[in-house]
Amino acid sequence: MLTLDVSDLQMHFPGLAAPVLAIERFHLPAGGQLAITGASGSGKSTFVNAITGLENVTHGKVSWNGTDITRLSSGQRDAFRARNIGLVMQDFHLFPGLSAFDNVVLPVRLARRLTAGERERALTLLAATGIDRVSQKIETLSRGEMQRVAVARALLQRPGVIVADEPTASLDRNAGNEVAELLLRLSAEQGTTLVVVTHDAFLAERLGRRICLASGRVDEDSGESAAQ
Ligand SMILES: Nc1ncnc2c1ncn2[C@@H]1O[C@H](COP(=O)(O)OP(=O)(O)OP(=O)(O)O)[C@@H](O)[C@H]1O
Repeated sequence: MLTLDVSDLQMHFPGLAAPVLAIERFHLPAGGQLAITGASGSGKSTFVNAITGLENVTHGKVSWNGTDITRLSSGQRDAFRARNIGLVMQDFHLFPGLSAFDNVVLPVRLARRLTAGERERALTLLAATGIDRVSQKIETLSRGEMQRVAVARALLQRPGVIVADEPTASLDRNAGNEVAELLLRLSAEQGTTLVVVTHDAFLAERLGRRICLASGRVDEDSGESAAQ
């Protein structure tokens, strides 16, 4: 599990006078569960892209367990993310033509040979997410099942943090609730820090702490966290 420390973070984009994100100080303890809410355009995705290193940070520090990822080269940042951060995105980012199982293990297989332990863990995670037909082609699964496969994939390498950007937004209420439950249960079981951008009140209320962004600033912070 990883601790997040952000200080003096600013994100500027060309052509915009004001920073899209300006966060002076933010701390999330290891194992904390955070919901990020806020109106459209308030900076939620920009915040997620900054803390995962998907976007280059123009100013300030983003540290995970003391490693300031803004000081890493883009290759080092990609390696850090692959090792430590499990990502779950709104539109799944799964590969058609591959089975559910092959999608879960793909990130490992792209880097090296899959170990027997990882094969076993992939099957265990798919079972935990309720996917029985692991050889079924991903495009023939329901949307809820696809997102559950994405959750299994995010957890395969025991990341210290899971970052999910609107993981339930493109699902109907039942499928969304199942994915929300799964993210909460599996990250709690494994002590994984969890950061979720969501408009889904059901999901936000279940997380230990909620922040609301407005114009790139933390406007409200419930300040509570299960791990604090
Ligand atoms: N690459 C970019 N270049 C210029 N402006 C950008 C860029 N990326 C984001 N922005 C601007 O930054 C602001 C915050 O965008 P962001 O996507 O973080 O908002 P959000 O809260 O995630 O919105 P939504 O809920 O609609 O997804 C918006 O005004 C957006 O237009």
